[in-house]
Amino acid sequence: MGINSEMPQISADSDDPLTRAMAPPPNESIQERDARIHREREAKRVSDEIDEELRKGCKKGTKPVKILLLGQYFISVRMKTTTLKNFQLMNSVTAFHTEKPSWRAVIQYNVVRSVRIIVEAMTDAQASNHSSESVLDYPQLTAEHQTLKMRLSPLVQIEESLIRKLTLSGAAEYLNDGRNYAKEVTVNSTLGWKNAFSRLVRDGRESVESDLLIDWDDPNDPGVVLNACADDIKRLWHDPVIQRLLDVRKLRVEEVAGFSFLDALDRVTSPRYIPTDDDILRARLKTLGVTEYRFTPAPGQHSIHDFPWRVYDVGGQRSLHLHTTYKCFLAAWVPFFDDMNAIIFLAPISCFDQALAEDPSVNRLEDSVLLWKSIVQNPLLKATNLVLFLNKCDILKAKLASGIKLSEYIVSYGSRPNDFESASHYLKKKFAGILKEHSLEPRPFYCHFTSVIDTYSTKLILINVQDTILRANLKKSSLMA
Ligand SMILES: Nc1nc2c(ncn2[C@@H]2O[C@H](COP(=O)(O)OP(=O)(O)OP(=O)(O)O)[C@@H](O)[C@H]2O)c(=O)[nH]1
Ligand SMILES: [Mg+2]
Repeated sequence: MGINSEMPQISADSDDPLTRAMAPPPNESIQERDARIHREREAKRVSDEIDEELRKGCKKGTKPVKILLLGQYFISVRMKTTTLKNFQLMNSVTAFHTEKPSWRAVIQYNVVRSVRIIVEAMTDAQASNHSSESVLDYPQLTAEHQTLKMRLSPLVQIEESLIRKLTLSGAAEYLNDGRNYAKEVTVNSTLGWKNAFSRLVRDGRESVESDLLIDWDDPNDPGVVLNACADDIKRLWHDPVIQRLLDVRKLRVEEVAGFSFLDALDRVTSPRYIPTDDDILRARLKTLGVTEYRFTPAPGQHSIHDFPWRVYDVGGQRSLHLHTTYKCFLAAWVPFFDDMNAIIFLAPISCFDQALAEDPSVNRLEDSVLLWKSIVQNPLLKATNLVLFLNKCDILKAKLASGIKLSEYIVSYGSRPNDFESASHYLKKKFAGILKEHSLEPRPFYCHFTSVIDTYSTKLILINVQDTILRANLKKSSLMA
């Protein structure tokens, strides 16, 4: 199997850990040496056979390799669609780029929704400033804040018009679970919501410059109002009193995905803004139902090509109630997915200090561990390869660096150092232990530390995952017998 040209190359230097790991053990006896050489030859033979099979590529009737993306299903923990986008970016870059106008609209929606959330928090703070019974310690807002709030009111209409467009074809719905700030559009992933935002995609053209797909002269384009309000949004977002208010309300970037765009307002509200790949990965649009993505990697794209793949993203469940245990949930879903070659299980390890918004008594990380255990011990999935992504490492690093202590939330962490290396190692061992203890059949533990919003590192990991799954699959189909 060839090494991808973008992979960092490891030098053959004796200080290099890989070279050291590959070196024969010191004081090896002749019998040990012969046994080692035999093992190495056998491993190479199997590897060459797999390579040969891969070279032959997709023969007629080759069964597709199927991957299911799985993660928690409550509103507050997410990552699946972002992982799917990484697969698309890696394998169908042209089609991915023709969707830019749709993602531009989603990012605009993320920005106006974020402003609405801040404005609603301001309204609550003002009410509490005038009440003696307030539970939260809100900061005092001034007349200037009131003026800013009024100046931003046109954004309410922009949010409504974006929601109308998204929901027009019945491809989306507006969910409200009772908490006002959680109001969020949800698209049905099987329907074409993307068509509502592009002039030419509907004509069936496959590869068109994103610039041509956007109607820059449309006076109703949300970009016009956003550009006019940009300075006021910036003043609001950078105001220390407002930041304190968001702290009091525990509204953080993790809770409101659109907040990350408020740090890039100059760019995302500029008159001819076109999203970058990173913007698209950060764009948040809740999905319901199952999205299937089919691809066959082209030669030269990366080392594995010509095999048909299917990746499935199962969106959040509207009807899932908190008392629904993962056992019941899996009992309903697993029969649809028992023919998957692999499950990529996404666990957000940055969530150790957060509770589920839907049930403040449940720790988010603990919830993820419980779902992992249910998957691991499910008899219908006992032969499925499980690939664990310990995700949101970027947020975990930032949290630990800011002094938030893992041991305060996970008591068993004890007095270990509060740094990323120790924390990630500890959590990996926890998940590995569950696999070992609860798997009905012995299975290899495939695990990666990820930040799926980082396109470059995620691409390298997905290449590795595709390679691992394909090899495991070929081995299983007794190709090597
Ligand atoms: N900082 C950071 N943000 C992430 C990471 N992974 C996902 N996100 C963000 O989390 C938000 C939600 O992710 P999605 O992939 O839409 O979640 P989902 O699992 O599809 O959620 P549902 O559709 O509700 O089932 C997006 O705005 C992502 O950009 C990560 O590793 N780091
Ligand atoms: Mg989704």
